[in-house]
Parts: sequence; C-alpha cells; structure tokens
Amino acid sequence: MTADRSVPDPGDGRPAAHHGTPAAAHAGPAAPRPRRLLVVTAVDAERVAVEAARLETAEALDAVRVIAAGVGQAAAAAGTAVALARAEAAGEPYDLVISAGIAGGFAPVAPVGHVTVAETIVAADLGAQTPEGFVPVAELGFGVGEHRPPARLSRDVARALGAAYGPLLTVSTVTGSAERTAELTGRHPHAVAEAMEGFGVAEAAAACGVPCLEIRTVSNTVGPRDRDAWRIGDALAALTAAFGKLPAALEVEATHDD
Ligand SMILES: O=C(O)c1cccc(C(=O)CC[C@H]2O[C@@H](n3cnc4c(=O)[nH]cnc43)[C@H](O)[C@@H]2O)c1
Repeated sequence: MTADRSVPDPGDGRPAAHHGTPAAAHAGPAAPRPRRLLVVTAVDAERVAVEAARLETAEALDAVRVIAAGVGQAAAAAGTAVALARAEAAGEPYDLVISAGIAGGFAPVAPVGHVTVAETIVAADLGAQTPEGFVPVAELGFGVGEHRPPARLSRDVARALGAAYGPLLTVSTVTGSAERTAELTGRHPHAVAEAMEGFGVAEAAAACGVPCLEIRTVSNTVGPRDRDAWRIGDALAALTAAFGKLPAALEVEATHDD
C-alpha cells in the first residue's frame, strides 16, 4: 500500500487525489452549502471532543447538534434516524449528517492522530462467506454495500483538514490479526481506516434524503491487537482540532458534482 491517499492542495504541482480528476473538471451548478449539521458519534467522549470545537459559534453554521448514538451500526442507524425524523417533523431539518469519532487507521496512510475522511462509506463485512471467499451484499443482489458522500464536498473537507481520503470501512468486529488486516486491504486496497458506525449513519441519512460525511481520527493502527498502543486521548484531541477547522472547510466551494 504505497498510494498517496492525502488530498493535495489545488495547484501545488503534485498529482490530484488517487481517484484523480481535478476539482474544476467536475464543477457543477452551485449548491447551497450545508448550514444545519447533525454530528453522530458512538460514545460520550467523542461527543464531548466534537462539542469542544464549539461549532455552534461558527457564523457559517445555523444549527449544530452532536449526539452519541451508541457503538455499532444498529445503534448508529437508529439514533441518526430518530434525530433526523424529529428535526424534520419540527420543521428544522438538517442538511448534512456527519459520522464522527475515533478509528483504526490503515498503515502507512493513516497513522495515530491522523484525520481520515471517507470517499466511500463501506459495509466491509456485510455479505456472505463462501468457499471462494467473501461476497459483498450488493453482489448477492439484495442490498447496498456502500454509500458515496457528495464527492466534491468530501474531497474539499479532506483537503482542508489535511486528511487521508479514501474508503472508510465499517466493521462489526474490530480487526485484531494480521490475517484479517490482509483480507480487508486485499478487498479494499485504498482503505484509510475502519470503525463501527459509519455505514449505519449513512443508511439512516440516505433513508431520510440527507447527505452524509464520515470524519474520523486515528486512535490505533489496524493490525494485530495491541492495547498498549491505543492513543485514544490523542485521537480525541485530533477530533476537536479537525472539527475546529470544519466551518471553514464547509465554506470551500460547496458545489455538487454528483
Ligand atoms: O479490544 C480491542 O482490541 C479494540 C481495539 C480497537 C478499538 C476497540 C473498541 O472497542 C473501540 C470501538 C469504538 O471505537 C471505534 N474504533 C476505534 N478503533 C477501531 C478499530 O481499530 N476498528 C474498529 N473500530 C474502531 C469504533 O467506531 C467504536 O465506536 C477495541
């Protein structure tokens, strides 16, 4: 895995992001930039870290709510759906959902303390195990196995946050062996991180017709289990710093190309 999965500044002379096309080539009609955010974390420590960025004071934003919906996809989807439906019913709908928290980062692109932003939000273990290997749910013909955030918005946010940008995997079991790491990177060679909630948040957001981003900071490296190597405090501090930059990041060219 040697690909550069950071997102270079425009015009800095380096190649564009791994998926390639320069932003200008995609410029579509201007879309209103998101001003009403729902941020969904798993646990309270993550919620507190996001709230420490004091997004509610940002002039660029009209409303921000941060909720801790629980660990795992089911809790994440339920909490997100309820919050979105209540806001809609109150006549104050959100226009962007962000799945946020800590994550395991894939080496070498996402070391501990690094920020990651999802280019795609992938249900990495939703499917069937067969004698020939894993078959994703979409190939089985009964579901969607990934969500794609608005491409320009996610790329601009990644660039502004200095984040590793690529597929962000959602798993139901934390990876803890070299074999499982190799299996995941074999199927998702450009993956930047894994966590346990993003796909659930994205499913609920899609059901409610609201765009979704995933932003995570790295607390541990995906690989053989090593509890002594976790740096949860560093990851939470990085989460606060990343969300501190978010209002300005959302103001960058919020146009949709997809
Ligand atoms: O017991 C372990 O070995 C272990 C290793 C890493 C994380 C955990 C957790 O229970 C945390 C789950 C929680 O944090 C997110 N997270 C953080 N790192 C990872 C990871 O490497 N793989 C998947 N999820 C991770 C996750 O979104 C949960 O909210 C335990």
